[in-house]
Amino acid sequence: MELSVSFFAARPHSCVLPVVPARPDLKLRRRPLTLRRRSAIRAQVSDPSRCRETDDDGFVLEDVPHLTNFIPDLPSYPNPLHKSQAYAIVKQTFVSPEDVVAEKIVVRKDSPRGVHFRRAGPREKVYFKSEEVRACVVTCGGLCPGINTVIREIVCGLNYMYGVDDILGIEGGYRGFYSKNTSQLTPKVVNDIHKRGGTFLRTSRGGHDTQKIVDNIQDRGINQVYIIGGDGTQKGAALIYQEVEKRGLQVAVAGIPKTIDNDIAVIDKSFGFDTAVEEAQRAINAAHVEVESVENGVGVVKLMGRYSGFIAMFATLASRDVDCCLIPESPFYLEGKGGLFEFVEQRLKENGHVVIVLAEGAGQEYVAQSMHTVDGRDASGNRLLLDVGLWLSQQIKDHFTKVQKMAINMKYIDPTYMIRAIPSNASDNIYCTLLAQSAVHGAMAGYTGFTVGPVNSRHAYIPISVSISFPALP
Ligand SMILES: Nc1ncnc2c1ncn2[C@@H]1O[C@H](COP(=O)(O)OP(=O)(O)O)[C@@H](O)[C@H]1O
Ligand SMILES: O=P(O)(O)OC[C@H]1O[C@](O)(COP(=O)(O)O)[C@@H](O)[C@@H]1O
Ligand SMILES: [Mg+2]
Repeated sequence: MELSVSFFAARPHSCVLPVVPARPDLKLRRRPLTLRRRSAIRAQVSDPSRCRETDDDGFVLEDVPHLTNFIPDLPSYPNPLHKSQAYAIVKQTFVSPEDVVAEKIVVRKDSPRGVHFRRAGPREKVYFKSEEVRACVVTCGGLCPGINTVIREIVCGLNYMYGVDDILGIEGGYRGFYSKNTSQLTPKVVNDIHKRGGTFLRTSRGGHDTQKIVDNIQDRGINQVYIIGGDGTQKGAALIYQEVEKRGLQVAVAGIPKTIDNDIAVIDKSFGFDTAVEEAQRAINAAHVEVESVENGVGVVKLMGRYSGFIAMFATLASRDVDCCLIPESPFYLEGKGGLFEFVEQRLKENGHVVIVLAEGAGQEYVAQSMHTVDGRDASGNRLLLDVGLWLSQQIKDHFTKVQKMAINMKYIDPTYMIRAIPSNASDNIYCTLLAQSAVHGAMAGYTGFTVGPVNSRHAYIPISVSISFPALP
């Protein structure tokens, strides 16, 4: 998902601080193209999970690794979907190996054709016999609506489409590989889990130990690993894939990107994001109702987004009740001309109330300064954020009572965990199902070291290393 707005007004007549959450990472990967057509090269970029082919018309294929890259004699088999009744009526069941998805759909007539990814979906040939598959599913990192749907559909997809019945649930994130027992997942066990929030398999931060995890994969005879998680999880998945390749194991590693923050590169958006934006409306609406019912009402709503303001900005755009949106990508200041205090005062004079939405990662430097706190980290190494919502509410209150001598009615709402903990809505359920099925088709077809996701609305296989190329986090 790319935001191209450089300045936006949340509702008519309101001045909103600039918003420039560009994703510059996408631009860096194109190189000058001098190769002749038909002399496509397979280039290994910095890490082995990344192979690109380049043609002289500027066609670039960001390919995903295949098990046959390091196990050349691996036998293949006809896809069992050949015999599936459900697919019998479909004109074209299988995706052609030539099908690719363009990263950019808006291009100039004479510009190079640009970066492409393999189209996701079932292939004619598979590289696993169904009865020999032993798959596992793990969920890591923070919660997000839809995780249970993805788990359910991996299990049901493997079972119903490919006849796989040996699927293990890894409990409690990466550390579950080596410190917990596994559970057996069947369509019956996961039948109803999509109706619940959270993760049926439980999750954790920290605890990624590549050697121990791959030892465990090997010891348990697992040959397909489905890893549901955010940017940190996918970095861990890339290391697992590399180790599997180093050991020459026939193990397909598939990542399914999960993050409510939407900070995964290339894909249109992450699952659960729509649900989160929808749920955020309820908090914004409550703030609006509260502040318009009192004199000089100031509503502050804090939404999730560690380093990206996607939820805050989309909830703002959808709501139309928000006067100002603050996000980490765009610095703001409080005092003086053009500052937030001046803007709040102006809106109170004009309209009698004001609603501010802010992403939790915004203004962290100010909060740290005023609280004199040390930099804390969670078990995964993510910076622990300070409560910018509480801090901002206090700053506004102090400014108006002490400096402006003006009484205001402050209503601060922090719905963050409530938003993250709900089940996914209808459109996210469909999206999660497609992601899970794409991952299953990819792993059965022998692809590995890949993540799945929609690129310009078409599901594609993306090298894990590319999906984690979102700008480095502080
Ligand atoms: N750079 C990394 N290399 C290997 N594993 C990582 C890395 N960053 C995070 N992880 C692991 O991924 C898991 C989830 O990471 P975290 O950042 O908490 O959540 P998310 O994946 O949602 O971003 C944790 O178990 C953590 O140890
Ligand atoms: O669950 P925790 O450890 O309190 O972490 C909260 C953080 O998790 C998130 O919801 C999502 O982060 P991840 O996707 O990286 O797991 C952030 O928006 C938020 O800052
Ligand atoms: Mg993360």
